[in-house]
Amino acid sequence: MSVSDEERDEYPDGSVKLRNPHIELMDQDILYHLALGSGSHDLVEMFGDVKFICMGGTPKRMETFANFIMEEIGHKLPTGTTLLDISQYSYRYCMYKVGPVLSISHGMGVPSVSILLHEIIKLMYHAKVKDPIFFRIGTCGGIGLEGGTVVISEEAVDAMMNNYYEVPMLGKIVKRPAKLDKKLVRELKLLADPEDPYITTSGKTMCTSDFYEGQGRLDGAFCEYTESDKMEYLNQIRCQGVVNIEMEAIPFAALTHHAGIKSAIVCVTLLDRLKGDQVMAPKEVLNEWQIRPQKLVARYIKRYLQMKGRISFEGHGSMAVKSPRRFKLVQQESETFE
Ligand SMILES: O=P(O)(O)O[C@H]1O[C@H](CO)[C@@H](O)[C@H]1O
Ligand SMILES: O=c1cc[nH]c(=O)[nH]1
Repeated sequence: MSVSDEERDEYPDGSVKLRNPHIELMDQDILYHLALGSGSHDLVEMFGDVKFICMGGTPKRMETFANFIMEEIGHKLPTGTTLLDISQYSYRYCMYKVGPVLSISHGMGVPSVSILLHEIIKLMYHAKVKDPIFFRIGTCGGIGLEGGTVVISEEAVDAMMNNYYEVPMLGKIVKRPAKLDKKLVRELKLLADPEDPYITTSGKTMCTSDFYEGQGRLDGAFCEYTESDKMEYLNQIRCQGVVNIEMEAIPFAALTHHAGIKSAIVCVTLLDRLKGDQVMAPKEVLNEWQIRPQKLVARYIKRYLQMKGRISFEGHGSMAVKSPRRFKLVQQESETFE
C-alpha cells in the first residue's frame, strides 16, 4: 500500500486523486471537522481557485497568517467585510481563505493533524483544485540551534528514526513513506534572505507523539531517566542529522505524499533543547519568532503568484524579493514553477 517515488497520485490535469474508491459512490461527503460538505456547500465555487494550503498548530497563528498574506499578496476583501473563519461552527479547526491561500489550524499532534489532512485532501478533491502545495508553518525545539532559528525540514523521522508513518489499520500496521518535496525545500532555502536578522537552516525533523517524555524532557509530570541519559540521546539524534523536534511532521509528510501533493515544513525553534526544556522566552518574543516561518512561506507564495502574473513584481507589503540576482537564481532553480 505504499507509493513509489515515480508514481503520481493525481489526474493528468493536476487535480487531486483520492486513493479511496468509496468516496465517489457516496451521495455526499460530510467533512465533519471542517463544518463543510459536498452536499451542503458548493465546494468548487468556494475553493476551486485555491493553490496554497498553509497550516499550523494554533487558530491565532493561522488568523495572523491569513491577515499577513492578505497584505503581502494585496488581496482585497469586499468593502465593509473582514476575514471569516469558514470552519467556526466545527469548533475544532479554524480556516481562512485569502484568494488562492487557505490558512488552517491543525491542533497538536499526530491524530489531530491526520484527521485534518484527510478532510483537507478530500476538500481539494471535491473542489477540483489543481496541484495544490501544502505548507506546515510551525514551532519546534531546536537541537543545537538557538531560539528564533528558522528550520526547513529536509526529511521527517519518527521518534525511532523511521522515515515512515505507521498507521494501525484493521489490526495491522500499515507503513506510509513520509516524504517532503525536495525541490520545494531547495526553493525555500533560496528564499532565505541573508539580511534576515536570524538564521534559516535545514535538516531532519523528528516528530514525536508527546512534548515531555517523548522529547526527552526532564520537566514532565513523570521522568524515569537522568539528565545524562537525556543529553546522550539528544546528542545521538543530533549526530544522525536531527536539527529539530516537533509533533506533526510524519503524518504531514506521509499523507500529502500519499495523495501526490507537494509539501514542505518550516518551523521556528522556541529553544535549544541542548540547553534546557522549558520555553522561557517572553510572549512578545515568541510571537515575533512565530512570524519568521510565515515570512518565508509568504515569499514563496508571492514569488509564485508573481511568476504566474497574478500579482505585480512591485508587489505589496514588505516581502518582495529584494535582489534581482537572487530572484534569478531562484527562478533557475525552480524551473519556472510548473
Ligand atoms: O506550534 P505548532 O505548529 O502547534 O507545533 C508544535 O507545538 C506543539 C507543542 O507545543 C506541537 O503541536 C508541536 O508540533
Ligand atoms: O520543544 C518543543 C517546542 C515546540 N514544539 C515541540 O514539539 N517541542
